[in-house]
Amino acid sequence: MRKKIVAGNWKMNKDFSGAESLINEITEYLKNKPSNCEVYIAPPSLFTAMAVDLAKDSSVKVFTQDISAHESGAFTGEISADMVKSVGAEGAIIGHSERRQYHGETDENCSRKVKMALDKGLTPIYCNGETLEQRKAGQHLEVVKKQTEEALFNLSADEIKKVVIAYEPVWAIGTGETATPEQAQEIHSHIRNLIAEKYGSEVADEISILYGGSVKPDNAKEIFSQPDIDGGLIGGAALKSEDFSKIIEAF
Ligand SMILES: O=C[C@H](O)COP(=O)(O)O
Repeated sequence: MRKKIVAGNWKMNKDFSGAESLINEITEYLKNKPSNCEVYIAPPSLFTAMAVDLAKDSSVKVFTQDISAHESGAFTGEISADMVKSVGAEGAIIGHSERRQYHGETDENCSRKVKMALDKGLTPIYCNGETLEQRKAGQHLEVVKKQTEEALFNLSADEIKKVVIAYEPVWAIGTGETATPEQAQEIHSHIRNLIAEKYGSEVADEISILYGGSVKPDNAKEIFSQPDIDGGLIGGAALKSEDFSKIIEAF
């Protein structure tokens, strides 16, 4: 049975005390109202250790927003999978479209990062999704196929089962424009079919595929009710505990 997940990607938001307050609010909420899904948060990496510490008595799992493809060494500004693991975090988001757009992340690089995460015992949340131009040109299925195959299909069946995939159409991120539940479901089922063709349906059925792109308290339930949508990767609405908790309650 695959996991239901609500994950918050804080992106480059919050200072130390803002991060502290938000984590405390989320853990307090979950103490009073246990969730029907897994709850992950990905604060800026500077706050990872603090987040792990504050969340230690709760069900919240802490992720980073990226890791290096390299093990260690002269890579200024990077954080390694070992570092992430050593502070007690659960995993890392990999290949978010903002990292593809602004930091030159490629499928090939993502593939190395996903493998690195798995080798170090971290859970990768691998993001894919098409741009508006690609959707308008009818290329969305092909784009997501390539992103999925190139970053993940070098993995063994046992490895890919440990990956969480997040489909995030770039045109829906932070724009207030959400993919319709049907549009999202089409891609989620496409991704699951691709995995089933390569690894078999038993493996494909075990992989959680999240939707990301303007998920809000008022649309989460409908999106999450689609058969191949196993939760959400939430940006803006993860920055307010009231909104984030309402999204958690959508399960
Ligand atoms: O990682 C999260 C996604 O980029 C979605 O962001 P958003 O909920 O602000 O649209």
